Amino acid sequence: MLRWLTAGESHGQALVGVIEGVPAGVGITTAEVQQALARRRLGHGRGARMKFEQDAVRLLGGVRHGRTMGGPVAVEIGNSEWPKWETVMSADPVDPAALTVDAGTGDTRELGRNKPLTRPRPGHADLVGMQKYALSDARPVLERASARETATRVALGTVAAALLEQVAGIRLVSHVVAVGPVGTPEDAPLPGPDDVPALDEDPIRCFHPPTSAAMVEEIDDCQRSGDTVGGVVEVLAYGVPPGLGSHVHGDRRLDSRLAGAVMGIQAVKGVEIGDGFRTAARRGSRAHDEIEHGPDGRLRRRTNRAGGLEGGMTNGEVLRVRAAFKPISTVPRALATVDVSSGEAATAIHQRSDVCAVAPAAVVAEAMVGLVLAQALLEKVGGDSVEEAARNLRTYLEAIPDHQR
Ligand SMILES: Cc1cc2nc3c(=O)[nH]c(=O)nc-3n(C[C@H](O)[C@H](O)[C@H](O)COP(=O)(O)O)c2cc1C
Ligand SMILES: C=C(O[C@@H]1CC(C(=O)O)=C[C@@H](OP(=O)(O)O)[C@H]1O)C(=O)O
Repeated sequence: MLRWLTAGESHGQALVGVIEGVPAGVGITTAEVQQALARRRLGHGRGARMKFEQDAVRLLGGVRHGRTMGGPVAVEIGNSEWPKWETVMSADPVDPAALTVDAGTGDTRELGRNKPLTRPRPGHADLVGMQKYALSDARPVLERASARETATRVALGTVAAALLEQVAGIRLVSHVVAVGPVGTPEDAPLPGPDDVPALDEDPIRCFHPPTSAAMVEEIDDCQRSGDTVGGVVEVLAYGVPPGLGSHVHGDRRLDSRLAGAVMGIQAVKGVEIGDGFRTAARRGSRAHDEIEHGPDGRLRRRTNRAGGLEGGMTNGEVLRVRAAFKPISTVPRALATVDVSSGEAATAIHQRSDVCAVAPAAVVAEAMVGLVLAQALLEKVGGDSVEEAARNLRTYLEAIPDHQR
C-alpha cells in the first residue's frame, strides 16, 4: 500500500518525508519537486518568512538517474533559516546560559526564540498541546503544528502526481475559489489540466480575473486593518478512471479518504466533494447527474454535481474536492490570551505571519488529493513498475463491456 510520513520542525534543520510503495520507473527530478515547492510559496498575502527562506530540496533515496527504483523515496527540505535557530532548536541538551545570549542576528531576542512561550496563541495548537504533552513551553508544540510541514507533503505529492500521470494520464490542478467573503461565481469556468499558474504569476490573480481583483483587495484590506482572512480552494483531477475506491466499507470509500487527507491540512475546517453542502439545499431532481450517451456513443453524466464520485468510487468524471480554510490564527491585531506562567491576562505574541495563505493551501490540497488518488490507483491496478501498473489499468478498462462504457 502506498503510504507516507513526514518529520521535522518549522525552525528545525530540515523537514524529511518518506513515501513507500511507489512502483519502479516513475520519472521524477529534484527540479520538479523544487518547482512544486516554489508554487507553494506564491500568493498575495504571504508573510515575510516566504520572502527570505529557501526550500533546499534533496532526493535522499529511492530515485536513481531520474527514476524511482521501487524502494521508499526520501526527500529532505532544508530550512535555510537554520543557522539562526540552531541553538534554540538543538537536538542535544544546551547550556541554559547559551539560550539567553543574543546570537548576534539582531532579531533573536525580538522573536522571543530564547524565552519559553507561555502565552498560548488562540486558534493554534499551543494551549491544548502544552496540556496534553505536559509542557511548560509552547515551542515544541508550535514547531510541529506549523504549516511549514506542508512543504514536505507537497514534495511527496509531486511523486504521487508523477505516478498518476505516468501510469494513468491523470492530471491535477488546483485553484482559489474564495478569499473570505469574495467568491468566484458558481458558473465560472473550471481551470483545465494545463492551467497551472506560471511561477511568475500570482495564483490568486490568474483564475477568473474579475473576482481575483476583489480577492486581492480583500487581502490588502485585512492587512491594512491588522487582520487575517481564509477562503476556499478546489482541487480538480482530470482523466481519472472509474472504479478507484470502493462502496463496501466506510473507510474504503474514496470520498471519506479524500476528506480525511484534506481535513488533515492545518487550518482546514470543511471539505466538500463536488457541490457538497450546496447539494443539500437542492431537490433530488436537481441534485444528481443523469446518465446519457454522449456524441461518441459512450456513457457520460449530463452534469458533474457529484464531483466525480458515486458510492465512494470515482465514476470517470472530473474529480472535484473543495476545502475551506479558516483565517490565519496569528492576527496582527493581537488576540487576548492568558500567560500560563503567571496566570495574568495577556495578548498573543505576533511577530510576523501570513495574512492569507489560501493560494499555497490550494497547492497543499492538490498534493493530498494526489497522494490519496495514487494510493487508490495502485490498490486497483497493482504493479511493481510503471509499465506493469499501466498495463493492468488498460486490461481492467478494456474488460468493461461495451454497453457499460
Ligand atoms: C500554507 C499554510 C500557511 C499557514 N501560515 C500560517 C501563518 O503564517 N500563521 C498562522 O497563524 N497560521 C498559519 N497557518 C495555519 C496554522 O498552521 C493552523 O491554523 C494551526 O496550526 C492550528 O491548526 P488548526 O487550524 O488546524 O486547528 C497556515 C496554514 C497553511 C495551510
Ligand atoms: C514557514 C511556512 O509557513 C509558516 C506557517 C506558520 C504556521 O503557524 O502554520 C507560521 C509562519 O511561520 P513563522 O511563525 O516562523 O513566521 C509561516 O511562515 C511555510 O509555509 O513554509
